[in-house]
Amino acid sequence: MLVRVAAGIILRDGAVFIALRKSSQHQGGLWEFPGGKCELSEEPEVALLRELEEECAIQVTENHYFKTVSHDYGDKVVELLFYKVTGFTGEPIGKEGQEVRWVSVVDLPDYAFPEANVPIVDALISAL
Ligand SMILES: Nc1nc2c([nH]c(=O)n2[C@H]2C[C@H](O)[C@@H](COP(=O)(O)OP(=O)(O)OP(=O)(O)O)O2)c(=O)[nH]1
Ligand SMILES: [Mg+2]
Repeated sequence: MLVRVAAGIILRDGAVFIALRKSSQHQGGLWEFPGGKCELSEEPEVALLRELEEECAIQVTENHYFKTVSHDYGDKVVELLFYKVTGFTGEPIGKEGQEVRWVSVVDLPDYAFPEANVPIVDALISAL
């Protein structure tokens, strides 16, 4: 099962907005960059905008494609397309009741992310 996912690295003033995946979800209990699965024949960028509205209540006005990571979790293979979100309206919240936090990019290593996120966190830190 290959799942295509769009995720947003929501940035503001050197901080990034992260969310805690619920324990009932795949990779639950780990922090994530908000996002979700692309629907059938849905462009990833369209999925990104839809998911960030659904999960965080923001309207993305500026985003830049960052990197793609493919990862096999054993039970599931994901292709994650990460976008930097540098402009949005509204104030991000955990619209689905998920715990959320603004963290400095430099502090990202203090948070446990799914394995697929490791190269992304590394790249964000290296760019500081
Ligand atoms: N959103 C997101 N998903 C990630 C990240 N890293 C990572 O391995 N994943 C995996 C976990 C899931 O298998 C998949 C994303 O699925 P999801 O649960 O967010 O999908 P969704 O929002 O459409 O949720 P649902 O409708 O299935 O509940 O990608 C990440 O940083 N953000
Ligand atoms: Mg999601």
